[in-house]
Amino acid sequence: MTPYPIRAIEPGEWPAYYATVREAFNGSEPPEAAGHLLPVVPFDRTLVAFDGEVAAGCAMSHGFRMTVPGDVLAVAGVTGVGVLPSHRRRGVLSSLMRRQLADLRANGESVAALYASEGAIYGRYGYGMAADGLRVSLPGGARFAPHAPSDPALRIRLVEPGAAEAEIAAVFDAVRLARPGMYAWPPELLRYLVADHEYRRHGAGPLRAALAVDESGTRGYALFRVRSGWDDDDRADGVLSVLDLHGLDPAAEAFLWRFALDRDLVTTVKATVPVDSPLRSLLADPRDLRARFGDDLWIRLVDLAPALASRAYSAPLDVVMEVADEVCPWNAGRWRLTVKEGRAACEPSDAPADVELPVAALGAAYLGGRGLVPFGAAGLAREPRPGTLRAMSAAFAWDPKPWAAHGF
Ligand SMILES: CC(=O)SCCNC(=O)CCNC(=O)[C@H](O)C(C)(C)COP(=O)(O)OP(=O)(O)OC[C@H]1O[C@@H](n2cnc3c(N)ncnc32)[C@H](O)[C@@H]1OP(=O)(O)O
Repeated sequence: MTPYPIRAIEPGEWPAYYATVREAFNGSEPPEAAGHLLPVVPFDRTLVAFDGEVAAGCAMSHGFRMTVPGDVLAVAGVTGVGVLPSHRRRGVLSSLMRRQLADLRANGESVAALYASEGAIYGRYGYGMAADGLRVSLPGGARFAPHAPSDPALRIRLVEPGAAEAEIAAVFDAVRLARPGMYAWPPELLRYLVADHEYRRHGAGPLRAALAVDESGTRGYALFRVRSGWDDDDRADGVLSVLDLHGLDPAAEAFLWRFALDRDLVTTVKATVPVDSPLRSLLADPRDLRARFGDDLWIRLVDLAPALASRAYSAPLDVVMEVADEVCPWNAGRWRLTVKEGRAACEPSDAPADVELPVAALGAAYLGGRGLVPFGAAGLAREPRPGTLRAMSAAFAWDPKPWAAHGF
């Protein structure tokens, strides 16, 4: 463990925090970028390991309201993690993670979530890969199937993203409640997103916003960038990247995808969508959609019993689990999870275990997007009572599939 003392920072120490994370990420943001982030920093939830005056390593978490199957829960959104290259591989991150998990538990937060910079980092701390994002690429102009919904009342209104905060927030707030993994955007986070600072464009054009409207008001929005380009034969070769696209109803969502696909001088449309996105069903030729999996949202059950009792399940269940958890020993041991008449309970148990599994497997299954059977097939979970993993998979499964829509 690191010998460095760990504490929260005061607002005046934010430049030191930011400088450490910028260095860790090999960032090239200008100095004023630290100030842009200031309004979104939850100072009482920051943790910095100080080597003397030097911020050797940092982590923080937002206090989010996140949709979980059947409910909305207080979830810690872990972010801003970095260790100075001069202090790496001395256990600084491990100390920060252990301290953060203990703090969250003391604060009554039973679930933590994060987007990982690298897939190999967080499994060791009990996080499980809970929500996939599909990185999709489509040819510009890709046609829709004849049955795709259309509504002649809809039209597109192009707006400055910063001028559409209210409309964007209203649509996002309505759709987030339906899908596990989506979390309420604090207004300052949305403001930071739409501020569209030059250094966040990474070579693409400015952030653009399109609203799908009819006389009733706004029924959806798309936030996107276009990287214009031309190939060696002077043909347009632009790439349109969708950052966010949500419709309040299927016709509005289809209308916004149609708008993105029909942009002139664009040959490729890119987006990250949930695995059950309607986009594939909308296409006349589903092979137009090329996709690869991304490990978007990692979930950690900080306090296993209240976390498991706080979500809804798709089938009745009565299992005794032997849970392994070295990082949060209060979770380790035998628990009986029951789901009866739609009510879940999780209590300590002395009965023989039906299943033995690591806490990360429960995190991976928590949002309903990943079954537990593959953990058995991989030899990472055992079932002394055969069939338990299958029964758990059926109970944990949820539709729609989890997705956070936006990293944090
Ligand atoms: C939610 C987020 O914010 S994600 C952002 C994470 N930050 C970054 O990617 C920025 C660049 N990287 C860094 O700042 C650092 O390398 C960190 C934060 C990833 C790791 O910090 P360190 O203090 O070096 O990690 P620490 O020494 O505690 O390592 C603990 C263990 O994790 C392993 N580990 C650390 N980083 C990595 C990695 N990137 N890939 C694989 N394993 C890793 C170590 O080898 C060690 O393993 P061991 O216990 O078997 O010996």
